[in-house]
Amino acid sequence: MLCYVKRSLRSMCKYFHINVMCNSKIHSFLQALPKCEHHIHLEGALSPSILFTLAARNQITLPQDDPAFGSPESLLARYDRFTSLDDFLHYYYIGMSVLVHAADFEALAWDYFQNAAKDGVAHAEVFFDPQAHIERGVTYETVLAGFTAARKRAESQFGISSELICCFLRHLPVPDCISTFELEAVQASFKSGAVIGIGLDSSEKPFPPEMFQEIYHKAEKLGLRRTAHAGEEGPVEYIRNALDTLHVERIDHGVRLAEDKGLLQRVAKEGKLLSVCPLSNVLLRCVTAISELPIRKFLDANVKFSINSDDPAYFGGYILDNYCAVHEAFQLSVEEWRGICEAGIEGSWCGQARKGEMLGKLNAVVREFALGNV
Ligand SMILES: Nc1ncnc2[nH]cnc12
Ligand SMILES: [Zn+2]
Repeated sequence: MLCYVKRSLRSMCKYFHINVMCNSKIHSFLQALPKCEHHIHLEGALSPSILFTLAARNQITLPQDDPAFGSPESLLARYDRFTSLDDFLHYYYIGMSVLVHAADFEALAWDYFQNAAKDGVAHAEVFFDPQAHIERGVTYETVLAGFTAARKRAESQFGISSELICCFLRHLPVPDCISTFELEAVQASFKSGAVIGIGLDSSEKPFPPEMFQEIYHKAEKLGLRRTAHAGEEGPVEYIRNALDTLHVERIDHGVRLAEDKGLLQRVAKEGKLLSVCPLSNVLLRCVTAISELPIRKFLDANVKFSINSDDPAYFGGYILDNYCAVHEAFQLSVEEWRGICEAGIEGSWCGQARKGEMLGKLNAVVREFALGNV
């Protein structure tokens, strides 16, 4: 029996080239795996229906000259036709303009965590873009209060552990990034552990990683975790530069790593984790099909990677849809799935005790599957 992954207001199979379906037994197995999500922009979880609700409530006028903003349905239909990362980012930044109050940020994150729970996420390290809110007059404290409330609820209601990663927007001037990093409220969130690390996102080209060395070196001195988007649309050199000049511990996307065999071997040797986002890569035209992604090359070279949703409300799929899409394209074995999940757990920025719990669950799921009980 074939099982099609479906959700309300979006049908997973709307992309004829991403015919996401998988055998129902393997689908249950993938759902049951204790997944760690390392690459999800909370602002990218803003569904068109929540976007329109908040726009009305906060009296935000959406662009009148773009028919895509006529209704949630027309907006969703526009998301099928992204032509590039920048085309997507145009909608992403307009979308988040409806987020004003702490309750809005909480509703957004809560919607994400509800989907994550359905998909079997055990642990999520979630990105947010404070500069995009601060420049609209929304304070960092407001953003953090909303996200923190949702995280606490997700932990108590679903048992999902989570961490926050503050991203800097590479299309903005570097001094702007530095002054945001230095804000008292931002520094306080680092000190208290409310935010555990930093990331680098937005338009990749022509903003190479080395431009942001100062922030990353300050973050390293503070003992913060560090990751950066690299090798999504940008060249493979951006991956090397992020490692060498920003001293990142993870690479977000990194799909172009396979173009440089030496670097591929180095990443494998150093055990650096890539947070890959398959549906995102197809929707943003980085590849034409999931099967083009170097998943098999990563597995063969022992490059560690996790599978993630990136901006689930925009790319038609949450984490389980991405797992299913990878399975459909590569027909991975149970052992390969176990290895991917293990790498995700080991590469997470949570404590050893939590990792131990997740590894225990992982072994139990694999055992139950082998016994035919999943
Ligand atoms: N896929 C992506 N790449 C870069 N910046 C982003 N911000 C949100 N999603 C992004
Ligand atoms: Zn991203």
